[in-house]
Amino acid sequence: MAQSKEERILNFVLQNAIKGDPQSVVDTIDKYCSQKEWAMNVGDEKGLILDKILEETKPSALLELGTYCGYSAVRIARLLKPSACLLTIEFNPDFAAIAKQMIEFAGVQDKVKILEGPSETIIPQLKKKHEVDTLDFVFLDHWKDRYLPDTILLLEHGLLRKGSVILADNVVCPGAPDFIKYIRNNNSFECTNYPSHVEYMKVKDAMEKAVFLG
Ligand SMILES: O=c1[nH]cnc2c(O)c(F)c(-c3ccc(F)cc3)cc12
Ligand SMILES: [Mg+2]
Repeated sequence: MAQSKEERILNFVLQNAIKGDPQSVVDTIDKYCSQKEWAMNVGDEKGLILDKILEETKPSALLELGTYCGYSAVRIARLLKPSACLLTIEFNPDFAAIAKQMIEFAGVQDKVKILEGPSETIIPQLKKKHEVDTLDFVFLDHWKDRYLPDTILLLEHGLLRKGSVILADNVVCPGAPDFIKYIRNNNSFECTNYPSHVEYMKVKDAMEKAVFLG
């Protein structure tokens, strides 16, 4: 069977990164995806914005929507305090399998739990099945037409508290116009836009931070 792009990315990491060193895994994926094959990792430029917001927020309970190969899960986990936990939801089983190996190679498996399936099914299960109280930080990086419905699900299931931070990737390209319209017009959220570029490209993109005010 021909190898998938995601398998090629994983193998490049297994052969070129340092086992147990999350920074080297992040750098190696960025090297491969900027020089050999583009892939939809948040990347190094937007990754630095993510890092800064994480360092300001210091979250303990985190949720990521859209694991893909595990780049942002490793990038996020490398900055978390020992007791913190990142739940990451991935719909595609092939991607989830790649991400599991990526996360284990990076040595951050104790801080990351991959939940395989549709976000609309898993979000309502977070409190009872996955022992979540409320989320300190949510990273939206999955299908753009799920950003708004999943944000509403998080609210409906009492998963956000005063000060919870939602950070959304790709609000310019590919774009999430319904999410942006909703969140910027909702007085319960304080929004900030972070202009950037599509990973590994010169195309304009941005991230949006929305702090829930309770
Ligand atoms: O589907 C996506 N899920 C998550 N993140 C993405 C991303 O960061 C992208 F740049 C893009 C993207 C794809 C093709 C383009 F031409 C531009 C951006 C897509 C996704
Ligand atoms: Mg993205």
